[in-house]
Amino acid sequence: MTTDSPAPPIPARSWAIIDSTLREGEQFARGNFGQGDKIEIARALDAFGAEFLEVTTPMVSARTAQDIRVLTGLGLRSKILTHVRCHMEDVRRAVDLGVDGLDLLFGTSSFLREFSHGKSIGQIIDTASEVIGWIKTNHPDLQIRFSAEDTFRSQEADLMAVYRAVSDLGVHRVGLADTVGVATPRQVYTLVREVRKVIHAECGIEFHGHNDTGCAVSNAYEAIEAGATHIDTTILGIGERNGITPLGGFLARMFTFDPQGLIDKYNLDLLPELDRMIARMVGLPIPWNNYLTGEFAYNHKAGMHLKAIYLNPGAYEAIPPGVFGVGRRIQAASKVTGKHAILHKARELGLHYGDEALRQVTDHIKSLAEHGELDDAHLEQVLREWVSA
Ligand SMILES: CC(=O)SCCNC(=O)CCNC(=O)[C@H](O)C(C)(C)COP(=O)(O)OP(=O)(O)OC[C@H]1O[C@@H](n2cnc3c(N)ncnc32)[C@H](O)[C@@H]1OP(=O)(O)O
Ligand SMILES: O=C(O)CCC(=O)C(=O)O
Ligand SMILES: [Mg+2]
Repeated sequence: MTTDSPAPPIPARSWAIIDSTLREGEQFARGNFGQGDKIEIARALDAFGAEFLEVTTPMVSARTAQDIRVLTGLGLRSKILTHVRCHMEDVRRAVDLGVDGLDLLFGTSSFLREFSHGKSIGQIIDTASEVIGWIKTNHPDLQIRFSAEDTFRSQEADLMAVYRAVSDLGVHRVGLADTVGVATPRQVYTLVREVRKVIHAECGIEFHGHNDTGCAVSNAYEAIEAGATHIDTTILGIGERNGITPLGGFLARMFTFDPQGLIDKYNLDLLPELDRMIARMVGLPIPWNNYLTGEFAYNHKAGMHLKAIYLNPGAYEAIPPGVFGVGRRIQAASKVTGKHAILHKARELGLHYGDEALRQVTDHIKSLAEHGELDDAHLEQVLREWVSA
């Protein structure tokens, strides 16, 4: 792509985030949130502007059910959905907790049909009819989503039969879940297009992607390109195994298509706080290379980069860091620096060199930095000594 051929417009209003930090995130190795944590997470995501929060099933425990009640009583703008098996017992337990909707799931792959619940596709459809019919009759205000767990290892004919059936039953959304993170972007694109053909026109499409093969963000993007309306994320991507589409990574991806749309929808500068909050709660650092908020996500070092960055940061940054509340770091005194960076640093100190002196001091700094960068004080000392030498 060149600057002459801009990225295809994907308006931010065409999709919504279902943040599952309070559900998928509880399945992360270190995700053990107490009620206070849950309230803090829910409030922070609400302040950020997440459209939906997915919370764990009340089937986990009486305590979890009580936590859901507390969350739904907070009066947040974010809609609260609870993630439950497509099973009457789970649904009956979930409907009285004040949630806005139920995210139903049923595994459709042969793996899950054989080793998880043991049901045939016909039985899945029959159960879905009973469960969805009951919700629609008894709780017509609740949003209903039906997801075929392990979608991308399921037979396409089975999937189409299930999605068509639940769409005919009037679900608001169907879910495609890359449960083991095996789907490729092209597969996601193709399947979302196929599913669109068998569901009713107002039915949304949700994508849930694990990151086992490193495609969680690209798969979420492809889902949207193909017409998906909802993307599951978690803060820092926490979830089962190595997690799912991270909120920050997904927003970074989508920002490049419709920056103003994202700025209008979300309080993007709260992202660092969200990442720090979850890092604190799970007792792990934010990864150094994390999208947008990693320690080095906006670190610039090589001379060729620095020359251009001083003139226009956009030369080496896809997304302006300030929008997401982070700053950039210029690392000017390393062995890969160049004369433009040194000139800039010298000017900041009010020092001036001719061309020859600039070349010499630059080479001197590069050689001093052969085994590690100079810190600011050392750089200043060298620059001052050189000018008076
Ligand atoms: C890919 C995902 O992330 S899916 C979401 C995963 N989330 C969870 O598991 C939520 C937390 N889970 C729990 O607290 C427990 O597993 C519970 C309360 C849901 C169930 O606990 P238990 O009854 O002790 O069963 P256990 O967890 O050992 O086994 C899973 C059960 O779910 C059943 N099951 C799996 N999928 C479905 C489904 N879509 N509909 C109905 N039952 C299902 C299995 O058949 C099995 O029940 P069985 O022993 O009667 O065969
Ligand atoms: O309900 C869904 O769509 C997703 C469930 C899940 O976490 C998964 O399949 O990985
Ligand atoms: Mg998952």
